[in-house]
Amino acid sequence: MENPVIDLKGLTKRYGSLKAVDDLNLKIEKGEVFGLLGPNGAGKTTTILMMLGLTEPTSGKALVCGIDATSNPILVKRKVGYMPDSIGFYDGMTALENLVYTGKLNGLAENEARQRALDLMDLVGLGDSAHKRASVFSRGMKQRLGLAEVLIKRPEVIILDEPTLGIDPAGVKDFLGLIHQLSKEQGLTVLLSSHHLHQVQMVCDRVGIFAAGKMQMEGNIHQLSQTLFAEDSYSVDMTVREPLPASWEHLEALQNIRDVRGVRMAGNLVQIACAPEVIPDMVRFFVARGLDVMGVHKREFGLDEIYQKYFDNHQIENNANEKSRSIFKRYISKK
Ligand SMILES: Nc1ncnc2c1ncn2[C@@H]1O[C@H](COP(=O)(O)OP(=O)(O)OP(=O)(O)O)[C@@H](O)[C@H]1O
Repeated sequence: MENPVIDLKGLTKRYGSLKAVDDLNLKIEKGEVFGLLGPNGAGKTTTILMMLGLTEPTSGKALVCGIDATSNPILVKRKVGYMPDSIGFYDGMTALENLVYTGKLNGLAENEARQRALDLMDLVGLGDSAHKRASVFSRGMKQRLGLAEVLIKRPEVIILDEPTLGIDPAGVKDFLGLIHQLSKEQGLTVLLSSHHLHQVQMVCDRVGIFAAGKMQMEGNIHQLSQTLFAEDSYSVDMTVREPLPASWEHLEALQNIRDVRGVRMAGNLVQIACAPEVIPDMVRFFVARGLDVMGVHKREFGLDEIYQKYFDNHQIENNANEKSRSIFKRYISKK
C-alpha cells in the first residue's frame, strides 16, 4: 500500500503493567472500509483514541492522512469524523440547529452550514425531522443524526463505534448502504468498530480481529476463511427431493470422489466440503443415481464462523456480545 490514509506503526499503549495496545501495525487505504473486531477490553477504543490524538501512545505512531495524531491532534480532528457509540446533542436545539452549530464550529459559514445540514439530513433519512428537537429523537434517529454530524465537515476519514446500535433493520441496511456509497463514490475511508459481525461482513472490504491488544488476523473474508478453515473453507449444500437414509448406500462413493473432503447428511440435505470446481461432478453424481436435485447452494464461511473459529482455536477469553456468537457446524471428515 503506497499512501495509506491510516498508518499505525508499532502503536503501543500501556496502563501501568497492562498493555492495552501492543505494537500494532495497520495500514488502511483511501476509500477502504475496515472493520475492527474484538472482544470487550481488546484495545479497540484505546486504538481509536490514539488515532484521534485523544490519548498519547506509550510508543509508536498513529499517522492519519499523513499527520501524526499525537503531535498534531487539531489537524487530525479536521480530517477525521468520529462517531462514538453514544452520541450527545444539544437537547434544546432542533436537529437542524445542532448540525448547523457543528458546521459553524468546523469553519463553515452560516448559509453553507445550513444548506449542507439540510442535504445531509435528507441523505440520512431525517429530511422530515429537521425541525424537531434532538431530545425527542429515538435512539436510531440519533444515530442517523450522528452520522450527519460526522459528515458535515467533509471528513476524509470517519471512525464509527457501534454505529448501528438502536437502528431498525431497514435503517441498518440504509445506513450500511450509505457507508458503502460514501467510501466507493467519494473515497471516504472508514474504520468501523462493531460486535455485529453480519453487518461488518456486509460493508467492510477488510477486517481485523483484535484481541489482547494485538491484531491477531487481518484480511478480507475470503482470506480469513482460507486461513482458518483451510481446505474446508468451501462447501456445497445439495438438496434432494426425498430424505436419504443415514446408511445411504452411495455415501462412501461420494466421500471417495477426488477433492471431496467431508460429507454431512441431514434428511434431504447433503453438505459436502469440497473445492468449488467439483460442484458439477457432485450434481452429476446425484443425477446418475436417480435422485432429483432440488437445490445446489455454494457456501463460504461467514464472519460469524470465522470469529468463532478464531477464538475456539486460540482460547482467548471472548466476552463479546453473546448475540454475535453462532454455532459452528463441523463436517464429518473423512478418516
Ligand atoms: N484510562 C484507562 N486506565 C486504565 N486502563 C484502561 C484505561 N482505558 C482502558 N483501559 C484498559 O485497557 C484495555 C483495553 O480497553 P479498550 O476500552 O480499548 O477495549 P475495547 O476493545 O474498546 O473494549 P469494548 O469492546 O468493551 O469497548 C482494557 O483492559 C481496559 O480496562
